[in-house]
Amino acid sequence: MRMVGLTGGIASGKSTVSSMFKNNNVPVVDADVIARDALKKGSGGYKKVAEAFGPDILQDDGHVDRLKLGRIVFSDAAKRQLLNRLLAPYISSGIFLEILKLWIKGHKVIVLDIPLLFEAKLDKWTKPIVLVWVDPETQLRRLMERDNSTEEDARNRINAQMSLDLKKNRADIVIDNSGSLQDLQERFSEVLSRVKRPLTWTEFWLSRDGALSAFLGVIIGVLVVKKIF
Ligand SMILES: CC(C)(COP(=O)(O)OP(=O)(O)OC[C@H]1O[C@@H](n2cnc3c(N)ncnc32)[C@H](O)[C@@H]1O)[C@@H](O)C(=O)NCCC(=O)NCCS
Ligand SMILES: Nc1ncnc2c1ncn2[C@@H]1O[C@H](COP(=O)(O)OP(=O)(O)OP(=O)(O)O)[C@@H](O)[C@H]1O
Repeated sequence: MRMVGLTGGIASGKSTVSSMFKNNNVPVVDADVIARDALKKGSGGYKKVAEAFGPDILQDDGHVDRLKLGRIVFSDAAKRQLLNRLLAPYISSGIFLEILKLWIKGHKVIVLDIPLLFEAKLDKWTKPIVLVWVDPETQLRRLMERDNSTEEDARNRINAQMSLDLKKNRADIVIDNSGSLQDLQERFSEVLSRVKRPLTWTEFWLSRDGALSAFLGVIIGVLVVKKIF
């Protein structure tokens, strides 16, 4: 199985690109969705976070006030690291479970949409790594427009992540999303054909069909050897 890493910065366009993959029948594991589940009221992650950050980050109905928690962690590196540490086991096991489900279904190529792919050192599990890059001014403008946020909040969120230029040096494929949606669609078509290239032998053996072939091969081999000797 080929596990394509999809990453970028906040509001660089990962979700837009991930929708394009889904529209082309390539399944996507979305780490943001898994992280949201990990903070749902009553979950293991919720209990840990509520205990560590106190009742101030909860709404009256007991759910986490994501805006409030966001303001705290995106302006304080130590608190952000604490939140990351508390949620990391739930996020990684959630990602692993989603990969397993897709493996069982026999998918050959899947995309892992993980904003913090490099920061969380998950890049070693994905190849190729696709980075959605955008110029800093466009990133800030799109983030403020999408989230209706102040410049200060938006800058805090951007600065909480590794810079997009550093990530660029570590990616295999860079999509420059500073232009129009039409430009993005055109660049995406090239990337899709690259991502859908035939599997390498290693990727094949890691797929469900490859593993089954290897297993059957061993059984047949043992039977043949038994018959000969
Ligand atoms: C702080 C929280 C509650 C804010 O929630 P909010 O709904 O405002 O934002 P949302 O979850 O949609 O995230 C938006 C984007 O913020 C960025 N982001 C999220 N968490 C982090 C983080 N810990 N460090 C840096 N950037 C982050 C990502 O680019 C993400 O796509 C939430 O982001 C969270 O629980 N973060 C910790 C979990 C995590 O690491 N998520 C990223 C998955 S790899
Ligand atoms: N090429 C583009 N032209 C204009 N707007 C765009 C383009 N690409 C993305 N956008 C818009 O920019 C915003 C951010 O894009 P998107 O939500 O895909 O980013 P993201 O990287 O998934 O963000 P996050 O890290 O917060 O999950 C959205 O409002 C989206 O509609």
